Amino acid sequence: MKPKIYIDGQEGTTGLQIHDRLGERDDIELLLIDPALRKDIAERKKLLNSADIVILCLPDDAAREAVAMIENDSVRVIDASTAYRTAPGWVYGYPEMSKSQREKIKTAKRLANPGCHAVGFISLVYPLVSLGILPKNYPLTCFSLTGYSGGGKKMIAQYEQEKTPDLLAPRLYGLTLRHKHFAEMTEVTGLTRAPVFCPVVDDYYKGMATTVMLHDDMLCGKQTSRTIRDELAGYYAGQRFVKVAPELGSGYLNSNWGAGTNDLMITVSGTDGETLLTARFDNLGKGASGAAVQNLNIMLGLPEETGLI
Ligand SMILES: NC(=O)C1=CN([C@@H]2O[C@H](COP(=O)(O)OP(=O)(O)OC[C@H]3O[C@@H](n4cnc5c(N)ncnc54)[C@H](OP(=O)(O)O)[C@@H]3O)[C@@H](O)[C@H]2O)C=CC1
Ligand SMILES: CC(=O)N[C@@H](CCC(=O)OP(=O)(O)O)C(=O)O
Repeated sequence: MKPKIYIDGQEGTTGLQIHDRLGERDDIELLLIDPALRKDIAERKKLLNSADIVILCLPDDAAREAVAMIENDSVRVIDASTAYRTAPGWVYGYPEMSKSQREKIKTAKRLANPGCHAVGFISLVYPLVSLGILPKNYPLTCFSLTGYSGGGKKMIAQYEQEKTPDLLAPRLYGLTLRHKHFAEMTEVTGLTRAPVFCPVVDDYYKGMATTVMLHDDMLCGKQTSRTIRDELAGYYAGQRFVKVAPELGSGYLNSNWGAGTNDLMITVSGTDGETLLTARFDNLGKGASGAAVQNLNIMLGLPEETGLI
């Protein structure tokens, strides 16, 4: 029998993209809600309890409400929201992080799909901490560029319909320095000193570039941009979706690299004594829907690239 999958929030930006990625597949059965009833509690509850795996693509409160509606103990959950990313009992859905993380994802009953900025940050910082190169108390700073689709339907409408002059240039936000990804960025990497993080949204649809800058003499061992590049390349060797550029960065790094794919590209740049690390990927791909489909595949025991480009 084919596994039954239900997407709650199918009409949203993330939900639609997951639906597009799953809609053509004949190895799963998609349970579809009557569009007129998509916010009807009884109908949602019925579907949430009839699926093998439900994928929640909802605002945080609605995601919590959906989880509370699940009474069938065999239902497994992938949540795309921020609600459960650091919650006990939930597995963080970034398989490339470590071998043991991929194993945990295989059997997860409750899986939190990572936040988009957080994926970029964790892909750079987690390996360096785990390899003993980056001290856990390093005073990290990070900035992250994103297309406006990261803000969901509301922000897409703002950028595509309002077109006011302030929307035509990059905008810094999260100025309290407690962006909603701050908790997972700190906790998942095991940092003892929290990063200073500032996201920037700009007038293009999708794509991210998340950057961390390092002083090499504050790292463990004798490090240069080249040794850091080589260590990261070794860490991610053999991964289908996470890659490290073979050469040090030069020229320009465009933040819409890889748009439309589930790929994430790390570029290491630098000069004597200083290193710049940048992760580029699609906020709707590896930053949301692509990652959810990859996690779904792993949970179902399928090749993780099934249905993904
Ligand atoms: N966009 C992105 O790049 C990323 C988004 N996420 C997360 O994924 C989740 C979804 O985000 P996104 O797709 O961007 O958001 P959208 O606003 O585009 O979509 C959310 C959808 O949920 C629907 N919805 C809201 N409340 C309910 C409810 N009570 N019952 C049923 N449906 C409901 C909305 O309905 P309506 O259409 O009527 O508004 C909308 O269709 C969020 O938690 C977001 O933070 C995670 C990573 C990246
Ligand atoms: C441009 C923009 O507003 N982007 C969103 C990030 C989208 C996202 O990743 O949201 P989740 O935490 O729910 O996964 C933001 O920074 O809040």
